[in-house]
Amino acid sequence: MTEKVISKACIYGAGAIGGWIGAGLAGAGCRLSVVARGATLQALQQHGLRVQRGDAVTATPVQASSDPFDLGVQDLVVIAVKAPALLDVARQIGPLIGRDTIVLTAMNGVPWWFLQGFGGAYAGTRLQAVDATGEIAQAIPASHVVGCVVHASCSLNAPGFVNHRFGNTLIVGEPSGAVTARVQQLAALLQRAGIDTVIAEQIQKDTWYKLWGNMTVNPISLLTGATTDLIMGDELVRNFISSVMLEAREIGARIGVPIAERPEDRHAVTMKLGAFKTSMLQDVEAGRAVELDALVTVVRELGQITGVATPYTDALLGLARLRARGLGLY
Ligand SMILES: NC(=O)C1=CN([C@@H]2O[C@H](COP(=O)(O)OP(=O)(O)OC[C@H]3O[C@@H](n4cnc5c(N)ncnc54)[C@H](OP(=O)(O)O)[C@@H]3O)[C@@H](O)[C@H]2O)C=CC1
Ligand SMILES: CC(C)(CO)C(=O)C(=O)O
Repeated sequence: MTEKVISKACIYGAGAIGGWIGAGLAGAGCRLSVVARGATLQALQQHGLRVQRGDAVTATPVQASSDPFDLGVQDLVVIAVKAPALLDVARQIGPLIGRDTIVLTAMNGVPWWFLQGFGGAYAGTRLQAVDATGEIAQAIPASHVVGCVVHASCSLNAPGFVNHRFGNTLIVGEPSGAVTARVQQLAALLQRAGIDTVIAEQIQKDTWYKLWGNMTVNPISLLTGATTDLIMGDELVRNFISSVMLEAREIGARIGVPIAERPEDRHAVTMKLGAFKTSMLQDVEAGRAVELDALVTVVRELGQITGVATPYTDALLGLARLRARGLGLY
């Protein structure tokens, strides 16, 4: 296994997570480039990619462009945009992808490739909620994808200036679950980048488990403006969350991502966050489109595909999308 296999890396979406991963990759010796636009592009060209960890700030010079043609074929492309931006990315990403390019999807929610080569009887099913026309799957074939679950909390001090707050783990894995040479090389690279990296036994399981925790609190925070402590602290809301989670747990069991825990076990993890503003609440406050389809609409769709009734999920989705539409964020 040679290290130079992954030497040219590009971040598509140099926000909080993309910036954090990108700075690590540059530190590990990758030739780093970034597709960015507007204020982020300007900041990257002027100051490099800046990352704050505690009191320490690093600045990494990067090649940044709004046009992927300027950057050319990459060994690794990390997609770290919010889900509603993915279709635009798919339409632009072509010049970065060559025959052997790995595409790492560092995003929350159910990805478009979730059932590609996985899911038993449902394997290969396209999920309309996250790839309505199939354009994303066509532009980024599943054969290039290595999936990823992010366990870290990062925010932006300013465009191109990341604040890495806590958590330092990426779970990565081939959609097929195979431990290939490329996923081992990628994990080794990320480890050298200073990120605790775990190769998943089946990345869809980790994706579903994370979703199980955030598909409820995120839209409820959108509806109520409440932080996680208040959401989990209200017994009636907590019971409602448990009902949604039981639906999702049943769907998971049918597609091959079973969860052994009870909702109460997962609540205990969320409650440890304290008075935390979910990412969706942060998006609302910043006026950014919300990741409702990748977190909730897709669960309703998976319920329909697998024959699981989802009345609680539907109620949550209906209310949340009404609110998000009213705000112009969906
Ligand atoms: N932040 C966190 O702690 C965590 C985030 N996640 C997930 O990671 C993913 C990324 O989140 P996060 O980093 O917080 O998001 P950010 O909003 O901080 O970053 C997204 C970046 O993508 C850029 N972008 C969007 N569309 C394009 C485009 N067409 N061309 C170029 N750049 C584009 C945005 O630029 P612009 O500003 O110009 O729109 C922005 O810089 C999400 O799925 C999120 O849920 C998961 C765990 C933790
Ligand atoms: C709420 C939290 C931290 C975990 O459930 C989350 O995943 C999010 O903010 O998107």
